[in-house]
Amino acid sequence: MSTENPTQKSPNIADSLAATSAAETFNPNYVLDVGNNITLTLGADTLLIQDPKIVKNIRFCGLRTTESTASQEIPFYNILAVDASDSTLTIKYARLILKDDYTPSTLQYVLHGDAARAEPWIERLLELAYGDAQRNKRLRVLINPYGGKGYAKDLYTEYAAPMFEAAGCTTDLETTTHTGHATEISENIDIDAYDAIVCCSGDGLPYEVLNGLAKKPNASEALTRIAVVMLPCGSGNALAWNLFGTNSVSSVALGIIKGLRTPMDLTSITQHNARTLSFLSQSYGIIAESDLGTDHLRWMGAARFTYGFLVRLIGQITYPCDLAFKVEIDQKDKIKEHYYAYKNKKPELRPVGPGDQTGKGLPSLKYGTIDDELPSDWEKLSTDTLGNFYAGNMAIMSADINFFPASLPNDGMIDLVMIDGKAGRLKALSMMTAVENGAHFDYPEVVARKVTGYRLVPRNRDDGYISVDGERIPFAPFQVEVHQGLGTVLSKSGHLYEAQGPS
Ligand SMILES: Nc1ncnc2c1ncn2[C@@H]1O[C@H](COP(=O)(O)OP(=O)(O)OP(=O)(O)O)[C@@H](O)[C@H]1O
Repeated sequence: MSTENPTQKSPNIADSLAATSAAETFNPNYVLDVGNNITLTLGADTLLIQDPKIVKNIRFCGLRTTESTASQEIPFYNILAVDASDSTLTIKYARLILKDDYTPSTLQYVLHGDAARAEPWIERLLELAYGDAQRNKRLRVLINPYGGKGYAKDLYTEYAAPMFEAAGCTTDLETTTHTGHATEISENIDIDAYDAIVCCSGDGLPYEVLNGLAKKPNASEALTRIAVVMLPCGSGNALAWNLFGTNSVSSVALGIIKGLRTPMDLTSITQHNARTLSFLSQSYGIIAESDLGTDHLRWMGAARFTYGFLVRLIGQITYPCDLAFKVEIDQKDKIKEHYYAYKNKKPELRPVGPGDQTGKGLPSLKYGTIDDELPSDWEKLSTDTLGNFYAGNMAIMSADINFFPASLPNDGMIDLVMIDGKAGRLKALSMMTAVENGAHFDYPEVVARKVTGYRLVPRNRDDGYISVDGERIPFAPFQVEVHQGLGTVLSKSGHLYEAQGPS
């Protein structure tokens, strides 16, 4: 008996059954007979429910009724929880309701006879559903009530909380009350008590959380043990786009439930006497100005960035500065080779626990700070015509902006892109449209490098904008150093960002 009336008859069910080998078809670990001619089979990638019961499907606004069997296929990725108690088998899964939106659903069957016979089948299904992902994650959920359009709490309650509950995740919820609150919470968090911190916000809260963990005396251990993730409730939501390839809250919630513990590079920024961690980007020039310098145009919505960009582009504004880099790769074909060699390697997931980081603080700075002498092997460059300096630790900067297609989560390098401010307006506009799929990378005007450290010293200006992870930092020289795999995130692939790689 099923308490639900599944209407999604899959046309591929026969194919999927055929993909299950004959040996498996008769193996009770693969096929569970739940009576009433209903069988549950573990297929190649899906749970196949064969149920001959006829159900009516109403389509086309109630104008047409069709009939089909209640058979359906559920991808293993969508299975949230399975258990048997009191002779009832319960399967909870994420049901696709729209293009990329899910809702938790439950199927129940009576187990006739010996219910214990279902146990190996259940364990096998859970193994297939979770693979290397940690089950029943313990989540510390932080909600920024002012993130994005201010609906973070509603988005969490409606689209994420029911999924976490269905998957048996525990949640400990807190709403941030002021700027810096997420830093305080993370600095004081008990790292044994949680597996991940979930920021219901834009990219501002993850930045605070990472910097809060970095303040702990055992910062490296904390950043290794606790994964930092986001439920997309802001406007850019780069962390969600890169790790799960979507901006849908329920889809990201499913991604977190099934997320693989992935080591991710973080960078230290030193400026004056301060050291902070950055996970996303640093920018100077047109991108920083178009974002941070257009705050007074917030009424325009997303168009303010484009407007700010065009105004500066037409003015051909340039940003003089002195730069120095610890270059690792500076040719585009070599960068692509590096990307594909990494892509083809076996993913190295981060195990649960502290690994060899027990008690360790932040790594020391091997290149020193902005106040130290430049290391002698750094490449130096002084420019009066820079238009855009952009450093990316992740590929996607916001929806449809795959700015760093060759960025990799754990290669110990940050991707730099520089574009001359005199490259020409038409060229710059055409690059802007190519950025969606990362095709701008191949423009000769785009200078790309992978580096492990760099220094930027603005010149000939008293004030301006420097952006770190979308937040403004003082207009002053700064130095950046990459720490390979210092942070931990949950990701869909466990290996790559969800972006199209370089062509
Ligand atoms: N209760 C609060 N009151 C005021 N500011 C807050 C509060 N809670 C968090 N903040 C601050 O809000 C800032 C922005 O947060 P967040 O990134 O979540 O939203 P956003 O700016 O709307 O998103 P996006 O960066 O995508 O535009 C963070 O720097 C954080 O310090």
